[in-house]
Formats: sequence, C-alpha cells, structure tokens
Amino acid sequence: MTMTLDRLGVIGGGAWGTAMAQVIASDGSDVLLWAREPEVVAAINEGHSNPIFLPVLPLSERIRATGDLADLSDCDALVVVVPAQFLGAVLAQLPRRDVPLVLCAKGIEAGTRRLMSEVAADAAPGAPIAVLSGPTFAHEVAGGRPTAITLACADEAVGLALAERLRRPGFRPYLSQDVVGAEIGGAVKNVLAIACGVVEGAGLGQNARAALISRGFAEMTRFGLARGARAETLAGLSGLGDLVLTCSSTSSRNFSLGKGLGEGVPATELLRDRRTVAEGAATAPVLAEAAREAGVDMPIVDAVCALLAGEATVDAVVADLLARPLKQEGA
Ligand SMILES: NC(=O)c1ccc[n+]([C@@H]2O[C@H](COP(=O)([O-])OP(=O)(O)OC[C@H]3O[C@@H](n4cnc5c(N)ncnc54)[C@H](O)[C@@H]3O)[C@@H](O)[C@H]2O)c1
Ligand SMILES: O=P(O)(O)OC[C@H](O)CO
Repeated sequence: MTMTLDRLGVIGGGAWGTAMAQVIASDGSDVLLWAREPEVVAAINEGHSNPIFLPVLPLSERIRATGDLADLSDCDALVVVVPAQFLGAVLAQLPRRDVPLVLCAKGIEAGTRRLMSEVAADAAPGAPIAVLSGPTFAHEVAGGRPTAITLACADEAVGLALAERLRRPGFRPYLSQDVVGAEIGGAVKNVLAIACGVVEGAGLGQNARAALISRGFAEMTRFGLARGARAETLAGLSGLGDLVLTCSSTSSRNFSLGKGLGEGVPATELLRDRRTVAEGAATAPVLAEAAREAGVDMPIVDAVCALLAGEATVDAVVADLLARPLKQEGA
C-alpha cells in the first residue's frame, strides 16, 4: 500500500512548529500551519516571519497560517508541535483524526502521567502515530543547518514514508520503531537540562556538568528500560544526543531556566509571564512520581523538583547528591 503524503499540515506556531514548517517548505512544498495566536497567523501570512516565537529569520512564502483547525481537514498528515501540557486539548478539537500524526512535544502530561503517544492514541484512536525527536534547536533547523533526528513509528512502512517525506538535504531522520524510547529521551533530557543549567548558574564547574550529563543519562536509561524503551534508542539522537545539546547551551530554554535557579532566582519568578515553554518544569514532578511508581531511583530529577518547588537550596541538593551511599557505576 502506498501512502499519500502530499499535503502536510503543522499544528503549533511556536519556534519548533515554525521551524518544521520551514523544513517542509524548503523543497517547494506548500504547508499550512495552525497557530493559536492571531498575531502569529497575521505575521506569517503578511510578513513571512514569526517575530514572537522565531525572530529574525525570514520564512518561506510557501508557509500559510490559519487560526482555524478545520482548515487542516484535507491534510494527508499532521506534524503536531503543541507543548506537552496542551496536546490533549488541541487534538480533541481536530476535525479529522485518522491521518498520521507526527508528535514533536517533549514531555509527560501532568496529572495523567501519559506519554505524548498515549495522549494522541486516546484522542485519535485511528491515527498512525510517529514521534520526531532529537537534538534540534529550532533556529538552527529553520536556518538550514545540518541536523539529524529520530523518527520513531511502530509501523515501519508508515515511519519510512514519513521520513522520506520530511527528509531534506540538511535534515536527516533516522528510523526507529521504539516510540516509547524516543519519547522518554526527549522528556527526561529537558529535566536534566534544567539541572545542568543550575550547575552553570551556580558556577559549579565543568567537571560537575560532565558528571551530571553522565549520571543523568544513567537515570534516563533506568527509567526508559523500566518503561520498555530500548537501550539503543536512549543512547541515540532522541536521548543522549539531545541531552548533550540541551545540557551545553543557553539556547536551551530548560538550561536557561536552570541557570536562573542556580543564580538564586526563584522558579516562580523565572516562570511568571513567559510565552515560551520550558517543558522540563512541568515534566519534572510528574516524571519523579512515575519513577517512584516504577521503583526507579532518579536522584537528579528529584533534586530538580526540590529546586523548582523552592523546597531546597542549590548547596543543599548538591551536598545531598554527593553524600549518597557509594554504589557500582553500572547499578
Ligand atoms: N524550540 C525548539 O528548539 C524545539 C525543538 C524540538 C522540540 N521542541 C518541542 O516542541 C514543543 C513546542 O515548543 P516550541 O519551542 O515550538 O514552543 P515555543 O516556546 O516557541 O512557543 C510556545 C507555544 O505554546 C503554545 N501555547 C501556549 N499556550 C497554549 C495553549 N493553552 N494551548 C495550546 N498551545 C499553547 C503557543 O501557541 C506556542 O506555539 C515543546 O514540547 C518543545 O519541547 C522544541
Ligand atoms: O529549548 P529547549 O530546552 O526546549 O530545547 C529545545 C530542543 O528540545 C532541543 O532539541
């Protein structure tokens, strides 16, 4: 069976939705993007730009924006780039829920602890589901810089068709059938990026950052394996690759949030009135709950939760992490 994937739609006009629309349009394809904010719709249609979420870059004239989800009803597949905590509400409003959905949010739903594929399967039971995740700062991707990413889909043929449709000279998807693994890598790395930002903000040094990336990856792996992920997915682009990226740069909103915490600014202040998303802040407490439920030890994630909740100082969480009982590195 060949799949028709001519008309692609993008749901979400933030930085990553806009960058994905730019990727799709880069071979001359028309793409329709749904944005929640009327000013984003107007800026894309009238000025071919998105000064709110992806400033500076001129966008392709092939991108057309709409504020009405019904306009996407004749799309053959939808790239869904709504932040994790809003995915369920937006998918519930989709006029058509049987076309492939390519999920791009990196997070776990608060309250329900559902992964994004579980949210989508509940909202759109007939839709083939894929996850697109990896080390991909939106401004670099939109600017055409070389990028590799994981495209995970349980149905190998659907995954291949989507990857063929989305690949571009500078944008290379790697295929996987491990949807859960790709999702867990993206969700957990955001929380660990906050921790690395704390290390930077508090001036704890580069040894501490490397230790945190390495021990954070051990936490990601323990949790992922407990949830049925494959080790090679966690060590791939959507896991370790994205962890390294976001733990190394203030281009990461999660890292920047952590940097503020490390400088002593309360989370309430850092998160107040922001328009851009730092997914790790919402995912951290729900990830910690899910880990406890699965009997998985995630001390760095617990430390991030304590800092976000204002329940501990940086000095105290660092001292606690270093004073834990000695253990085997692989345990
Ligand atoms: N920015 C990146 O470089 C990047 C790269 C890969 C993946 N992602 C992931 O993509 C997802 C979207 O991030 P982004 O960077 O595009 O967002 P962003 O921070 O640029 O913009 C915030 C987005 O949230 C939306 N939003 C706010 N309130 C909403 C509501 N009530 N209902 C629905 N939508 C609402 C806004 O419309 C906007 O699209 C996140 O899960 C993020 O982790 C981002
Ligand atoms: O800015 P962040 O921290 O949301 O990271 C963006 C992407 O997830 C990087 O792959």
